Amino acid sequence: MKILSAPQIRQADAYTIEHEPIASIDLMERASNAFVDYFTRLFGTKNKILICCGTGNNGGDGLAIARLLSSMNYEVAVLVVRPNKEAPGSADFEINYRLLPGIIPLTEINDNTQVPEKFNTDIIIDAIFGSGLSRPVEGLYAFVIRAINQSQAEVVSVDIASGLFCDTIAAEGPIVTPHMTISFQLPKLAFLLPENDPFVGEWKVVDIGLSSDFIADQKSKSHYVSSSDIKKMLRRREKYSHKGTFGRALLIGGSYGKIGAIVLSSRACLRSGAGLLITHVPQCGYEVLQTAVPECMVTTDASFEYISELPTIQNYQAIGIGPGLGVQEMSLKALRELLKDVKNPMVIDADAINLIAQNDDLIDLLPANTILTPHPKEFERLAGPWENDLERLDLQREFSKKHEVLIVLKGAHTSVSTPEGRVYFNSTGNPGMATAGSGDVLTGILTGLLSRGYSARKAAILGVYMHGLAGDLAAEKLGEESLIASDIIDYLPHAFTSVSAEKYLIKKK
Ligand SMILES: NC(=O)C1=CN([C@@H]2O[C@H](COP(=O)(O)OP(=O)(O)OC[C@H]3O[C@@H](n4cnc5c(N)ncnc54)[C@H](O)[C@@H]3O)[C@@H](O)[C@H]2O)[C@@H](O)CC1
Ligand SMILES: [K+]
Repeated sequence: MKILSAPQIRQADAYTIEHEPIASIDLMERASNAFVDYFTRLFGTKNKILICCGTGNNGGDGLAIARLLSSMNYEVAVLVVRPNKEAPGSADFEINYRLLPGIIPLTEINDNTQVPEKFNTDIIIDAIFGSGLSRPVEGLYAFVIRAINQSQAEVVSVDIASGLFCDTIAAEGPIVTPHMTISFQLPKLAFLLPENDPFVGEWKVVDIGLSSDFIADQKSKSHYVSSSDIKKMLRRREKYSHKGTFGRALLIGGSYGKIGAIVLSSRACLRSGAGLLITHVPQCGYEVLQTAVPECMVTTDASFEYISELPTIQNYQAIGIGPGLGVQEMSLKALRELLKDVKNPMVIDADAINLIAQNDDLIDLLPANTILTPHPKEFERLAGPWENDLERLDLQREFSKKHEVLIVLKGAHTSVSTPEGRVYFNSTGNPGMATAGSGDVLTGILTGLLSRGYSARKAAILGVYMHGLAGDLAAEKLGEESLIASDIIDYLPHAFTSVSAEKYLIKKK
């Protein structure tokens, strides 16, 4: 799914109106119906609803939503915020204003003194500003937004919280802090920037039938990975294959007290389709690995406690290094040797990233299309500090372009940046996955997928998605609180089968 900018969204609206063709008032009705359809699945008719409307098209949606909900026996009241009494609203706002049934209580606010401290109702639908916001909110609008935020009601924003810009971090001035945003057609970049979280809440995108041809033609540097994208990517395991065809993977890592990390990576790698896995560990890890992961072969380092040398690296389709590695001088030496020699697709994680951050010469040794999987602190060590999430995103894009690598920046909506400067935001995962070892599991998955012959870009997007989906399936059964990294591995098979089952069902039709 592409993420379009506010001007592109406006153009998509206009293109759809002209080419479908559909009257703009009918498109507004379609959008409002899509909102109501989802809203009514969540909230019953017992709730008292206040719909706060501006006088643009977002407010027009609000009025249409009021009419639709009222016809379904919801108790709704409408509040129109109009600082200038004489100023007309947008054409479609005015049409919906005239269509508002008399039974719906309607209040118009023109002055700060008319704004209560807070609104007393069960639910507030926020339809003051949408994608047309062009400057930070002030004056009367600011008073109303404060009153919305003061209220005890559940707040649901139409399209985007009023006061929040679609394409950037939160501006100065008050912004609605909704529990939920029901947004039209495509996710907005603002939803994916962690510091905007209070101004987004849970969010859901509903289809309003904007032109798919127009959207397909738009250039966008940011994408949101949906399950249908993943279905297209996932490959069937060929019938005439043996463990050699599926790729040989090599994992390097572990140190005294951190062998668990490489155990987790190894198990996840095998669960992600690698045909053959060799894991190279310091001697202290030998028995642990052989016992915990009987399916993998183990080679041991000359050192008992740390990785100090390279195993043979030829004949592997993928190499993953880093989990549990430590930052010893001897491990640095082994990493440098690896980077000098390596021709294979690679995943670099954890302490291997820290070593690269501490030793500038290593960055230039990274082969093109290497996947690095930092969490934000590791990325900061690698690329330097940032002021806000938007700057961080630019930094990530630039780093990928400059060094021709993929950065998998871990967090809610993990973002994958590519050497072309594109960013793919993940749509799976939950807070329960913020737990020790979760990253080691991801490294194993990515290495496994690379060894299966997926390109670095596909492996990164698919691997991050599957990791999150396995975590979601695990959390469904076990809850987020108790989730541990091993659970993610245990649910990986369910994640793969759930996607491929749907995929092949579709193919059969
Ligand atoms: N036909 C269409 O174009 C469709 C539009 N839709 C709705 O329309 C919304 C966009 O509507 P609009 O473009 O009319 O814009 P908004 O309704 O978001 O804002 C209305 C107007 O307020 C003014 N404004 C911006 N920032 C302000 C500020 N800080 N203080 C005071 N005034 C400010 C601008 O002139 C803006 O056009 C979408 O978010 C969506 O809800 C949907 O109905 C789908 C179809
Ligand atoms: K809104």
